[in-house]
Amino acid sequence: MMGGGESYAALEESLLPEQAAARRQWEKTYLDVLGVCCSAEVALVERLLAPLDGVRAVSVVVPSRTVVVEHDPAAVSQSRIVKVLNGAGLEASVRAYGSSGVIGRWPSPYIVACGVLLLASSFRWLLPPLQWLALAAACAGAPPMLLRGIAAASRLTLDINILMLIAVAGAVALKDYTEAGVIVFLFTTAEWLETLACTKASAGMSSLMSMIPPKAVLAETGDVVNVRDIGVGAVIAVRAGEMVPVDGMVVDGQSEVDERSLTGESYPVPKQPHSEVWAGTLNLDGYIAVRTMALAENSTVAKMERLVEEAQQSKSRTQRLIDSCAKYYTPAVVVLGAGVALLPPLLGARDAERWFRLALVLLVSACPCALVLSTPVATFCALLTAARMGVLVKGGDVLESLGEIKAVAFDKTGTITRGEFTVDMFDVVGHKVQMSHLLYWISSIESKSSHPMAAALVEHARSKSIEPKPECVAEFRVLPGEGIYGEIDGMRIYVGNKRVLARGSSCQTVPERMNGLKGVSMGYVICDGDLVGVFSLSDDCRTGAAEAIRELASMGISSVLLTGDIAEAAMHAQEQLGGALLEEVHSELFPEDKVRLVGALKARAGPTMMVGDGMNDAPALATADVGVSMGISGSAAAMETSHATLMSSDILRVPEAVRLGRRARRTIAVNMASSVAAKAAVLALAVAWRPVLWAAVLADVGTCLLVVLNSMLLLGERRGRRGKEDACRATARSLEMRRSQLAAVSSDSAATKSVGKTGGDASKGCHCCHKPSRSPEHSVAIDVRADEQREGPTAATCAPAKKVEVTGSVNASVMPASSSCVSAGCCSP
Ligand SMILES: Nc1ncnc2c1ncn2[C@@H]1O[C@H](COP(=O)(O)OP(=O)(O)OP(=O)(O)O)[C@@H](O)[C@H]1O
Ligand SMILES: [Mg+2]
Ligand SMILES: [Zn+2]
Repeated sequence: MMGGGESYAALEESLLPEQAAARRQWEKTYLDVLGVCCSAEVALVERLLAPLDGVRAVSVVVPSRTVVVEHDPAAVSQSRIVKVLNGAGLEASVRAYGSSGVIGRWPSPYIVACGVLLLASSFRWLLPPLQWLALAAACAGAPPMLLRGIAAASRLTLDINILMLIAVAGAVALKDYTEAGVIVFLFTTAEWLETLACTKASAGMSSLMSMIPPKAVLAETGDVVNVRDIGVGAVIAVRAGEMVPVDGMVVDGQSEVDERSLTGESYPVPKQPHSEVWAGTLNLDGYIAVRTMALAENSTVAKMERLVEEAQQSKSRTQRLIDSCAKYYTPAVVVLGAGVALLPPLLGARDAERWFRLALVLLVSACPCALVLSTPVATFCALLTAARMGVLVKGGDVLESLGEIKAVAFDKTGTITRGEFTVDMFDVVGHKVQMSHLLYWISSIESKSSHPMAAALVEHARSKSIEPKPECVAEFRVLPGEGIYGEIDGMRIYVGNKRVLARGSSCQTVPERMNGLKGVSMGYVICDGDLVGVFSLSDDCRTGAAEAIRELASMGISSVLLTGDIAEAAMHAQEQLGGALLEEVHSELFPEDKVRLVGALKARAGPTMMVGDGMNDAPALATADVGVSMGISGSAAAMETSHATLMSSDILRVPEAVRLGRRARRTIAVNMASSVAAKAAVLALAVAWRPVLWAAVLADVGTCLLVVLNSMLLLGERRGRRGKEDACRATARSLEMRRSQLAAVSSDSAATKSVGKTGGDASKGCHCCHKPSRSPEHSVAIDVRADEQREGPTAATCAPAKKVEVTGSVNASVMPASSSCVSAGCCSP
C-alpha cells in the first residue's frame, strides 16, 4: 500500500500569484493515518510535517483518520512524508487513487501477541510463573503507544498515549502485571475497533471525491488527453458507461445520464443537444459529444469536493469550545494527579498505594478523547449523509444551525415553482415594431440574463425560428426586482414587470386585454419610451413543494413565501400548494425587502432559513441563519452566498436536512453526556469504593468507541414515519421525470409551448386517493402586502394592501385534481 498509486487529488494546483511565481508544483497527497485518534495527535502531525521544506499545508480529518498534505513532490516526496509520520508511530500510508481509505481490517501483530500472552497468563493459578506473561503482554502491545508517546513528548504535547503509558507504568510499579497487560490490550483493541468503524465513514468520503476520470477523449481526433489539459470549448467524446469528465453542453448525440453523484437522486436524466452535463455523472447509454464549459478544476464536482473538504476542517461552535477547554484540561489533570499521588502520603496518610491508584485512575479518566471526538465524528457523518442525499452543507456550524431552525422563508420562482416558464401570450402593442423584430430584440437581450423567465422568452423566439444574437446587445443591465435593460440596434429596451413601465415609458396605461389575465406573471417591453410589447408567463409548483411545507409545519416550523413577482402569481402558487400552510405571502419585493423580511422573521420566530435560487435572493440568503440555494439550476451568486446548497431540485430535501441537523445535534448531545458521565462514574467509583485501573481504561476507550458508533448511526438511512410516503414520492418523481422528458422532446421539435399545462396530464397516471388533503376548518391568512413602506415612483404601481382569507376547502376545489394529488403526495403506492 505504501507508496502505491498516485495521490488522486493533485487536481487542484495553486492559483495564488505569489506561489505561481515561486514555480512550485503543489500537489495534494491523501494519507491514511491510523494513529490519529485525538486532537492531541492533530497537533503532533502538524508539528511533524509543517517544518518540512516543500510542505505548504497540512490538514487532519480526525473522523476518517485522513491527513491531507499539500506539498511540492520535487522537494519532499510522498514516501518521505510517510516515513516522518511512521517515525512517530502514526501508521501512515498513502491512499491510492480511488481506494476506499483506511484498510487496517485485521488487528496488528502487536494486538494479537498482546492478547495471546494475556490469555496464557490467565492460567497463572495453575502455574504461578505464568504471571510474567502478563508483563510480556504489556510489552508486546506497547511499541506503537510508546513510539507515539515519545514523539508527542519530544514535542511537548501530552496525549492519550502518554497518559496510558503512565497508567501501565504505574500498574507495573504496583506489581500488578495483569492490570498492565489488560490496559494495553484494551487500549490497542479499542483503537483498532475505532479504526474499523471509521472505515465506513472514509469509504463514503472517497466515494464522494475522485469520481472524475483522469483522462478524456477528444471527439475530433480521438486523442486521449489528461482532463487537466482540456481547455474551455473543446469537444470531447463520452461513450456509454463512461463518466463525464468535464462540465459542458451536449453538442451531438443523445443519452441518459445518472446524476446521482451530484444530486443524490439516481434516475436517468435524458440529454440531447443543448442539455448541460456535469463532470462526475455517469453516461448510461448512448454516445454524446460534449463541448466543455469549464476547466476540470472549476467543474461543479471539483467545487463540491473542495467544499466537503473544507467543511470537514471547519470547526463548529461546540467543537471549538471543547478544543479550547481540552487545552487546559489535560495539563490541569496531570497536576491534579501528581497532587493526589504525592500530597496525602506527604501529609502522613497511611494508605499510600490507594492514593497512587486513585491518581492513576484520575490520569486515565483525564483523557478527553471521547469528549473531543463527540462533535467532529458526528458532524462528519452528518455532512456525509447530507452530501449523499444531495445537500451540500458548508460546515459543522451550518449543520448545528439547521437543527435549530424555527422558520423557513421560501423564494417563489425557481424554488417553490419549477422556474420553467411557459409563454402563454406574447403580443405586439402599437405599430412601432413588428413581431419578428420584437422577438429578435427580446431574445437577444434576454439571452444575457440568467432569470428563469429569460430562458422561456428565448425559447419562445426560437420556436418562431428566431435566433437570438447576444453579441448585438450593446449595453446590458439587470434591474433588480424589475427586469432588464439592454441596447440593441440603437434602441433602448426595457423588459420586465410593471415597474419598468413606470421607469421606461411615459404612457402607463396597460392595454385592455391584460386585465383579464389571472395568476400569471405579466411582462412589458418598452422601446425608447414606448410600450411596444406585452407577454404573460406561467409556472407550476414543484412536485413535493406542498409536502415539504406540510412536513416543516409538522416539525413546528412555519413557512413564508417571499417573491419578487406580483401578488397574483404568488396567489397562484399558494393555490397550487393546496392544503400546505404558508403563514405569510409577501410579493413584489426588491432584494433588500427580502433581507428586511428575513431579518424580521429572525427577530420574531427565531433561527430562520431562507431557500432561494436567484441573484435577487443572494443578500437574503446571506442574512438568514441558514441560506439554502437551489443547486445547479440556481444562480452562481446564490450558491456562493448560501450556507448550504440543494444539488437536486427536490425541495423535500429541505425538511430532510432540518431533520438531519436535529439528529446531529441530538447525537452530539448524547455523545458529550455519555463521555462525561462515564468519567464521572469511574471517578465516583474510585473515590467511594476502590480505584480500579482497568475499569477506568475500559470506560475511556469504551466511550470513545461508543461515541464513534453512535455518530455512525447518522450515516444510516433516514428513519421515521416515512416509508409509505417515500414510495409515493418515488411515483410522483418518476412522473415528473416523464413530464420533463415530454417537455424536452416537444420543445425540441419546436411544437407549441404549452407543455407546462398539458404536461400535467402525465400525472393522471397516478392512482390517487381522493381524500381531501386538509380539513376545512383550517384557514390560511394570506397577507398580500405590496410593499407599504416604499416611496417614490414605483409606489404608484404597487397594489394596495389587502388581506385575503382562503379556506382549505376552497383551495381544494380550486386545485386541479391530478396536480393536487401529486404535489400533496397523498396517494397510496
Ligand atoms: N430577465 C427578465 N425578463 C423579464 N422580466 C424580468 C426579468 N428579470 C426580472 N423580471 C421581472 O422582475 C420581477 C422580479 O424579479 P425578481 O428576480 O426580483 O423576482 P423573481 O425571481 O421573479 O421571483 P422570486 O423572488 O420569487 O424568485 C419578475 O417577476 C419579472 O416580472
Ligand atoms: Mg428567484
Ligand atoms: Zn481517550
